[in-house]
Amino acid sequence: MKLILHYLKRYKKLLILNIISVFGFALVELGLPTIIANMIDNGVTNQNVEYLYSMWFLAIVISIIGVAGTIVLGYCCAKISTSITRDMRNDIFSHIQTFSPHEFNHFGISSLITRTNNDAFQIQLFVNVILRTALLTPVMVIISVFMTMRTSLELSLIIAATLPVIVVGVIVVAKISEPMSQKQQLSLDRLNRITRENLSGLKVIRAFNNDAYEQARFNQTNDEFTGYTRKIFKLMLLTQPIFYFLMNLVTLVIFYVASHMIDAGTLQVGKLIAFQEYLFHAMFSMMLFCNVFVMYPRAAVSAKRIMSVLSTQSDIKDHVLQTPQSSTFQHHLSFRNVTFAYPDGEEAVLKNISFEAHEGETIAFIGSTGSGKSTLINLIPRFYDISSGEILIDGIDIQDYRIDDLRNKIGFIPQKAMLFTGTIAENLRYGKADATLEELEHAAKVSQSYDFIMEKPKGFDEMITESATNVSGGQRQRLSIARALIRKPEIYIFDDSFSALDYKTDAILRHALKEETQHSIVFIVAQRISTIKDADQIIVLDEGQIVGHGKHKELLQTCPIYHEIALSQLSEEELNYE
Ligand SMILES: Nc1ncnc2c1ncn2[C@@H]1O[C@H](COP(=O)(O)OP(=O)(O)OP(=O)(O)O)[C@@H](O)[C@H]1O
Repeated sequence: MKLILHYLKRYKKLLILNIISVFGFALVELGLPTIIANMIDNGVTNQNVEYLYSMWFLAIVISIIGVAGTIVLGYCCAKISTSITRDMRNDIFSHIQTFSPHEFNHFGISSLITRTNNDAFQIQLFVNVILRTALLTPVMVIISVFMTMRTSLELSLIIAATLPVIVVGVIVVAKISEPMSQKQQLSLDRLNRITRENLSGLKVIRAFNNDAYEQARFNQTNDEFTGYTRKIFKLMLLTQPIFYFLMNLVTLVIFYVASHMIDAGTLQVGKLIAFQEYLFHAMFSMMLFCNVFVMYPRAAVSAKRIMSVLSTQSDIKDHVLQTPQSSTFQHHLSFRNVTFAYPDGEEAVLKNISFEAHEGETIAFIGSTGSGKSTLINLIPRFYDISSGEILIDGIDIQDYRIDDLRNKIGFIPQKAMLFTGTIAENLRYGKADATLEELEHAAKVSQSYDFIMEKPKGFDEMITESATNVSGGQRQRLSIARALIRKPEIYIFDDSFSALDYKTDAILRHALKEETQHSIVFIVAQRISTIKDADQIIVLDEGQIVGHGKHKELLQTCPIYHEIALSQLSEEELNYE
């Protein structure tokens, strides 16, 4: 409720209109029976035509107010409930943008998608119901009960006796449905995760002939989800007929007592008709109100899931409002005794890493898989914060930079080239929104993408499909390099970004890059010796520690691990020649 109230506050004017229209609606629903009762008891019985006409006119006016009230009520409910869900989705989405990989791992991507879409939708349904009924029904119940008491105190006692039964019923239903809703949303998370994995891993599934296994996995989770949903539906469907049955029972008792009262002359027929109408409204409103309580646990579960996303603060925070001015003229980056352990891991993945990188230099990292290369370069844009030590850029600790300023300095080319759905030009402009066509062409030429872009029927306006399936792995890498080049960053980070390129393209590209990056610092993570052998500094990592640091020729002599890697890729002659 706290979450819903927080968003409802933004639509105060519409809420006031909503409340006014609720009263308009109540006026009609409860005013008409009184008018009809008066028409029967005073107009028809006494054959007073003038009285009948005036009541008839009043009934029309009230009906028109009712129609207007109903339309306005519907409009307000729809507008408020859809608007607050839109706001909620926007807030969740922008809050997720601040998350570090640690928070993403904590929630899981599929669950974050479910929370943004499905949970927010549950809240929308609930808000719609409360705006329609939570305000209206108490008003209707109170007024109808008052009117029934005014019409006949004896008959209203029968209603009073059934109220506790209804209240207990509502509490029981709410208690049963809350854990069910929790399980339902969790199984929806699982269903989304399996669907996502299936669709993105389609080729692997087919190659391993595991369609049947995946189908079974999906069916099982789907059945589980359907099971929980069915249980909730059953519970809701069961409550309605029971309630109607109760209402009919009460009506029968009332008619039985009323017939005796009419016989005895203590009740008029018109009053009985009005009483019956009030009773219907009181009971029906009660039922609608119960619906709010039945829906509440489900919405509460969704609200909790959304709140837990919104209240999670990223590990990576801005520590300053403004980035201090650097006093150095040349770009410079240094690691000083950096040690790092992943938030969920106990052991340090990087230990005592120190090195200096200067403007115009290329620093390459090599080492066996899992030695910590990607982890190391992920620390520079602060995807993770270090456990101890310091990372300085231009003499300032990266923690003292505003995160935006820090990341604006960096052109990051990830291990898995990621392109977005849109044209090639749009993808390249992701690096710099206002890049001119000349800038796009230049970056494409340097990254060796220009020729294949020009071969596409629409050139830079060619659409990249979802998951970039219409470009090859190597082309994807080159486009993601072009995207970084457009930014002209101070620091380039290539995380194994040349692996999908053939040796010739790799060599030409690195040569073209040399010119382009002469005023930047370039970090390259690579598996191939040929990619890094010209680097100004090569850092060899093993189990998170630096075990070799120098140039290619030096390392061949001084670092056995480097020598071993080189030997596995180059022949003895090539090594000697190098
Ligand atoms: N998000 C994570 N949480 C916990 N441990 C992680 C995480 N990512 C990587 N690791 C662990 O950190 C160590 C270093 O991984 P990293 O990806 O940096 O290695 P790498 O040298 O880049 O390997 P590769 O060459 O295979 O890409 C590995 O033991 C890995 O299992």
